[in-house]
Amino acid sequence: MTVSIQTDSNSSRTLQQPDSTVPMEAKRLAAEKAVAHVESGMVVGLGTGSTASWAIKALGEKVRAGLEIRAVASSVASEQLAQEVGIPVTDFSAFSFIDVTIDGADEVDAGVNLIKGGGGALVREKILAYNSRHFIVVVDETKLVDTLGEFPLPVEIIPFAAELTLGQLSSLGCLTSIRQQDGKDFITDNSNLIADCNFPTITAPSSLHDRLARIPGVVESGLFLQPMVSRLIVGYQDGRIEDRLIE
Ligand SMILES: O=C[C@H](O)[C@H](O)[C@H](O)COP(=O)(O)O
Repeated sequence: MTVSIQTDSNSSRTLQQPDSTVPMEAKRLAAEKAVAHVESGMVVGLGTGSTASWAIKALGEKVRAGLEIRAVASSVASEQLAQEVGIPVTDFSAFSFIDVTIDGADEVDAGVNLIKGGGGALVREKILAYNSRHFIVVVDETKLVDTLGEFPLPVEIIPFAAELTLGQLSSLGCLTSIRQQDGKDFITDNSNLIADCNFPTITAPSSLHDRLARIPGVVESGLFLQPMVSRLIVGYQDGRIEDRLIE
C-alpha cells in the first residue's frame, strides 16, 4: 500500500507503507527474537504494522503451544490479527500495567528516539509503550538513521479546525498534509486525522515534542523519545540480528 503525500509546495512524495519494498525477512527475524522475551503470565502489548504483525503471529504460535498470556492491542487491525491467531485479548480494566510491549518503528536514531505512526496507530501505540515495564522495538536495518526526519513525522490531530492546526504545525518549519487513503482522508481508530509533517531534519526531537504538545488540536505526535525503549532488536538483510538492551 502506498500513500501519496501532497505537501503545501505542491510537490509530492510517497511513504513506503508496510508490505511494499521493505525487507520482510529481516523484520520477521527481529520480531521472532522479540517474542522470545515473552513469558507465561505476562500482559503483552501488541504493536501495529508489518513488523508487529510478525510478532503477533509468532506469539500466536507460542500460545497455541501452551504459552499463557493476556494481550492488549494498539489498533483494531492488531486486535483482529491477535484473535485470528488465538491470542487472548483482554480489557484494559483487567490489569494495572503491561509487562512488555513489542512494536515496530519508522525511524530509530542514534539515541534510540523513534518516529512512529506510518500506519496511523501512534496514539494507542504510545499509550501502550508508556504503560509498559518493557518496550521492545523491532525494526529492520533500513529504519536506522543518524538523525530523525527523513520519514515525515505523523501527528494525530482532531478534525475540528484541522486547517488551523495544520497552519500551526507548518509554522514549526515543516511541510504538512493530511494523510490520504483511497482518495479520502485517512481516519484513525480514534476517529481523528493524521497530519504528516515533513521537516528538513529533526535535530532537537525533545524540543519539537514540547512545541507540538502545546498546539491545541494535536492529540499526539509520532515522536517516541528516550527513556521509552528498553530493548532494540534490529534484523539485517544478511540474517544477523542485533538484540540490544537500552540502559
Ligand atoms: O502506526 C504504525 C506504527 O507506528 C508502525 O509500528 C510503524 O509504522 C512501522 O511499521 P512497519 O513495521 O510496517 O514498518
